[in-house]
Amino acid sequence: MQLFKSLPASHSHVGSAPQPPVGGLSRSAASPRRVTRRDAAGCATTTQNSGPGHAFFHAWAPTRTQERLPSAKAIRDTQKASRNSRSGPDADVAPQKRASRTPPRRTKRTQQQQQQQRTSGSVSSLSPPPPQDAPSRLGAPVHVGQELELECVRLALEGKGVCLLPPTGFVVLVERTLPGELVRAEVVSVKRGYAEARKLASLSPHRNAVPPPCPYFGPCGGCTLQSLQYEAQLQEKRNQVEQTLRRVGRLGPSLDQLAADSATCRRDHDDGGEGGSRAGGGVAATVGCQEPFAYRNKMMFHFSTKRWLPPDMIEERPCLGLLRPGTADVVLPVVQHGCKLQGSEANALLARVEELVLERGLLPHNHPSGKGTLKHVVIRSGSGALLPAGSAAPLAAPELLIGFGVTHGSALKQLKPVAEALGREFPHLVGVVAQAVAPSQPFSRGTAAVPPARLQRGSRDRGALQGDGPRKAAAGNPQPPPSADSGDALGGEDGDGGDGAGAGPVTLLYGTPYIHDIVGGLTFRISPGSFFQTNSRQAEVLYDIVRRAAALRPGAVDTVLDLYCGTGSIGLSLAADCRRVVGVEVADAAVEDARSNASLNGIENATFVCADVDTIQRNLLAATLEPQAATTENASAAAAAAAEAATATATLAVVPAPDVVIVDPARGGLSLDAAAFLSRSGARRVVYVSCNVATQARDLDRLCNGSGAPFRLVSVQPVDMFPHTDHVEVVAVLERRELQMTTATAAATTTATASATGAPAAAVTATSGAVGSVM
Ligand SMILES: C[S@@+](CC[C@H](N)C(=O)[O-])C[C@H]1O[C@@H](n2cnc3c(N)ncnc32)[C@H](O)[C@@H]1O
Repeated sequence: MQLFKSLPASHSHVGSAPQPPVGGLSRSAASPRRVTRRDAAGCATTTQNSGPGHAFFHAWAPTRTQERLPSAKAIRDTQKASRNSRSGPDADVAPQKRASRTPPRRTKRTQQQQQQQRTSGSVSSLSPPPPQDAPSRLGAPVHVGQELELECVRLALEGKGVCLLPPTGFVVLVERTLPGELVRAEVVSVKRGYAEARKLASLSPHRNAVPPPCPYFGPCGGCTLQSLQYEAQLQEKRNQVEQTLRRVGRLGPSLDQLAADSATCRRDHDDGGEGGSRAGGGVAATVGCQEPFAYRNKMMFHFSTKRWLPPDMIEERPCLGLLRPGTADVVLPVVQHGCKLQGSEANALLARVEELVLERGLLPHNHPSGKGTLKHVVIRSGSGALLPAGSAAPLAAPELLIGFGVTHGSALKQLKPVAEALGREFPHLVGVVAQAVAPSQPFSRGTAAVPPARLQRGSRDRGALQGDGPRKAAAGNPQPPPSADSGDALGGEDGDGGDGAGAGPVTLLYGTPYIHDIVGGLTFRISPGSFFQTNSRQAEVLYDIVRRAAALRPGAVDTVLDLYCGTGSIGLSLAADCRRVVGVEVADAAVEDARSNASLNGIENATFVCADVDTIQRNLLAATLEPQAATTENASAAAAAAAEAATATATLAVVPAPDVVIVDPARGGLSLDAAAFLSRSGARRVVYVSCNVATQARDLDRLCNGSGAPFRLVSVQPVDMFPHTDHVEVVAVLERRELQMTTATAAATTTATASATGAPAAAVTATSGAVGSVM
């Protein structure tokens, strides 16, 4: 392996940031044992650490003289914030006006801090106010570089701590800060209504703080909550969900009603039957994982020639690891200790992949030189297929699948012997595939040909090999490119379909191009291009909650629509309890898997349709309208549109009028069209599963609030699918307000009309509009 000269950050692209003072010896207040000496170039040279784990990485503790690299993640978060001006950097970040209404909590202070306060004359500003001539950006009460002493009052989505600056309650977001923690922080950016700061020291840690077991905690943006005791993580996630639904979804009155109902129910029964105990505010307590480590069945790692040695050194050396938060091509090498979120065999495989590819002279793709072909590798694992009783090997055996992303087809020939060698060494490795991806995609930000409207919906690309595979062209490319923080580096939990933009076909290098996993006693085949819940054990818990939430009528009489169905896992797990399941999914590979999964499990009442749910209402509606071409000025465009609508309509012809709809969209949530479909579908119940409570809150606001709103909120159940990260899954249940208009009357009328006109039943429901649309 070729070793290149280590360069200080100032010699790398990242090093364009302000450089730290020379020769600093700094002691982290967050962890007094962690000491880093710095040489004249600002590089970390020696490190001492008596704590567990890798000494170098534990040296990563922000100090005044360290961490001068720009927080690109902060910049990205801020960009996100400006895309969603309603909700700030995430839905939970209130603008100053709103925050100032919340009185800051009083903080216990040490004598020293009180002395500091008396001498500085300010409660929370440790550095002097900006000079008279400094531009006061956006009228904010803070300026970049200012040091503040702050108390975190809650977590924002994406895991940053929300601190309210006295006396106005101006919002300052501080990364890696937990509620109740008192920190010293330096302002790194000032935006309209809030600022972002980086933590310099923890003055009084969270009372439930625990030593993070992972040596990469901190630099790796993946497990922002790992330093918080697990039970406290669950509590924080519940609080986040509640706050977001109240602030963004304007669902305070509904949640208050749920809390009151729940209190009444608790007096009579245990739980009320609508999803777990409520922790006082209408949102149920988060359902946690039994095993909060080694739970991921899929992770993406990136190849790069820029190896990041935190805090601020970049080494020019090929390696495999997790993208540095906020960057597109700087990698944190994690091969040595592996990732605690995936299993030990997957970690061993990861290490061997790095060794083998580099031994054989395959190099990471380098942008912009264009040299090298390796972009990323995705490791998927599953528990195997349940074989029929009586077969030679009735027990399922674990399965592993590797997917390489390469920038040039020439790499495939070189990867084949690597794949075969891996197959020989790892008996559970069932397949190795590769796919050509465009050099600038999906890693470089903002380069994808993405329609702006779709970008604003907030979904994120994961790339086909990450399991969010090729989509129908009609769906467009809905994702901005990824980042390296939490979900991005870990990949796929957001459930975006991905589009494989710029991606070629999947090439099989070894074995079979899919794996099997078992959830709830059903076997699922999963192709590289298909989404599958990344925590299989907890998926079983999630699907059980969905089953109870669907409240299907006894006798298997209901028709269930499973929108955004992926490999059909939710619909198939409900199939035994209903008359019919129809799943709709945009990724071809996932639809093929879903059909195969139905037959693998002997399920005959499930159908799967490859279609774009985001335009479902429009296309169903088109089924009942006269062709518009003759009356339209641009006849050819109209004809093309009519042809497209006809195709979509034909595809959707099997979509029935549902009794219950399950929606499990990607992070962007529901399109207006999909929400309109729900409103008009006649379904008596909607179970909305979401991995992004901010967009879910927006959609629930549309569906439940206002005079014509068709649904009322029945329950909200957070489920922790991603322990230690700031992600949370939420199952919200909606019930149609005018229940008398559902199955008994509306569906009967719809079916009768449909059979009379020959139109799809749902289209008739759509046009008959049993309940007025709120759009
Ligand atoms: C969060 S996953 C849910 C998958 C499935 N319900 C499960 O539990 O495994 C979201 C799914 O929606 C699909 N998807 C994304 N956009 C879509 C669209 N516009 N129309 C239909 N499906 C879409 C993705 O391909 C992905 O399979």
